[in-house]
Amino acid sequence: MVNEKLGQGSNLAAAPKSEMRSSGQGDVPSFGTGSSYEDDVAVAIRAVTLASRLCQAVQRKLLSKETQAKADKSPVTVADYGSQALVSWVLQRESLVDRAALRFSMVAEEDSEDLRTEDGSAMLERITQLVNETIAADGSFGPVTLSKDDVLTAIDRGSSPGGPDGRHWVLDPIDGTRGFVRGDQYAVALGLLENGKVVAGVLGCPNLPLASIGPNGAVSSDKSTGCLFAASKGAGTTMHTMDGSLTAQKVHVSDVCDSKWAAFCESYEAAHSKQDLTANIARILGVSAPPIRIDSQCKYGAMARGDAVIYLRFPHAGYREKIWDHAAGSIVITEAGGEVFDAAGKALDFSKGRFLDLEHGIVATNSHLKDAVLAAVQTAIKEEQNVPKGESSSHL
Ligand SMILES: Nc1ncnc2c1ncn2[C@@H]1O[C@H](COP(=O)(O)O)[C@@H](O)[C@H]1OP(=O)(O)O
Ligand SMILES: [Mg+2]
Ligand SMILES: [Mg+2]
Ligand SMILES: [Mg+2]
Repeated sequence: MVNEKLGQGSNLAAAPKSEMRSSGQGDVPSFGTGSSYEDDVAVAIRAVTLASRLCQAVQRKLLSKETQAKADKSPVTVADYGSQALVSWVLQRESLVDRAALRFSMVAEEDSEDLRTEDGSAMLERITQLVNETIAADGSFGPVTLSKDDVLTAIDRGSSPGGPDGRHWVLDPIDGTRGFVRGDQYAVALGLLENGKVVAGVLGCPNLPLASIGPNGAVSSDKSTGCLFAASKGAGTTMHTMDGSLTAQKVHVSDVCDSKWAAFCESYEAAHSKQDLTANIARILGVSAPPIRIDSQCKYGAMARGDAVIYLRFPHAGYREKIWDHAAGSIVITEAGGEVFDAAGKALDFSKGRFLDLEHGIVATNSHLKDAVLAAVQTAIKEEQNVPKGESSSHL
């Protein structure tokens, strides 16, 4: 029954029960994969689960005054800061490896600068209250109360520059802020880098349906939501229910070999990706299904269980990709048997600091389709470059 429910329309295979325990409220989750990152994944699941609960509480009663404009005009909510504070606090407290070596390092999206101003003080008050309410509701951390200073310090622990050496946690406290504000998909995305490579990742997707959202899953009557994906090097990718109610399952990317049957996914926000270009790539590949448009790294999670077969992300010129937007998602895909690469076919390089250094765009698919998708991407880019300014490449 349990497996039937989680498996509906998805590429899920039951993992041996002895290998996994779910992350129920108050539990210390055990991943039990035997991988060398087992403890890191367990701490990351604990941190992401707690932060996701805070986000869920805020999204339920999202008030317009809880949104403020940042310099880049993207909406930032108390949940972004609260989520970052909680993840940072849990990691710092529980990550015994980093604590023992006194080398805790985190590369995270937000910083506390705006909260330290007079205008930010009411928001800081609200964040501190939310953080403390979330810790208290969990019940497993004992009687702890964070001060406003503790919250600011926790947020600012994410200011590491990252780089090619050592261990760095990589956090997007809410990925897909626009989806979050709209009441749609968002993710709490936490990766772990070791010497420039992603070795573990956890994606909390509180609004993602447990049933497939792919073309074949759209008719599912199961409306339950809340998934958490966990992956670590050599140990595969697992999907858990956010509330820990069902046994976790191993997931695998789709094994579709013919691109004409391959559904693709892309950003919900048209401004985030060149949808003319992605439509042309799909046309070249003979894909007939309309794109699945969802916000955030939930796309990577959905793909890891086979909802979509190709992910195309081609931001407009001048946009620089950050490592926290792909670290957790990319290992969730690669450990599920997929591939993530840029328009030159190169694997993503997380060793260059806070930004990804890549050749125009990010693509994910299964290993059967990699060559065909890469060829289509390169053809579509060439066509785009030959289109006179002002005309759309999809008209070719
Ligand atoms: N102009 C932009 N182009 C591409 N991606 C963007 C842009 N602005 C923000 N993003 C980031 O892209 C991701 C959303 O991707 P998607 O469009 O696939 O949902 C988020 O990480 C979002 O940041 P944030 O974490 O602040 O939401
Ligand atoms: Mg942002
Ligand atoms: Mg993001
Ligand atoms: Mg974010």
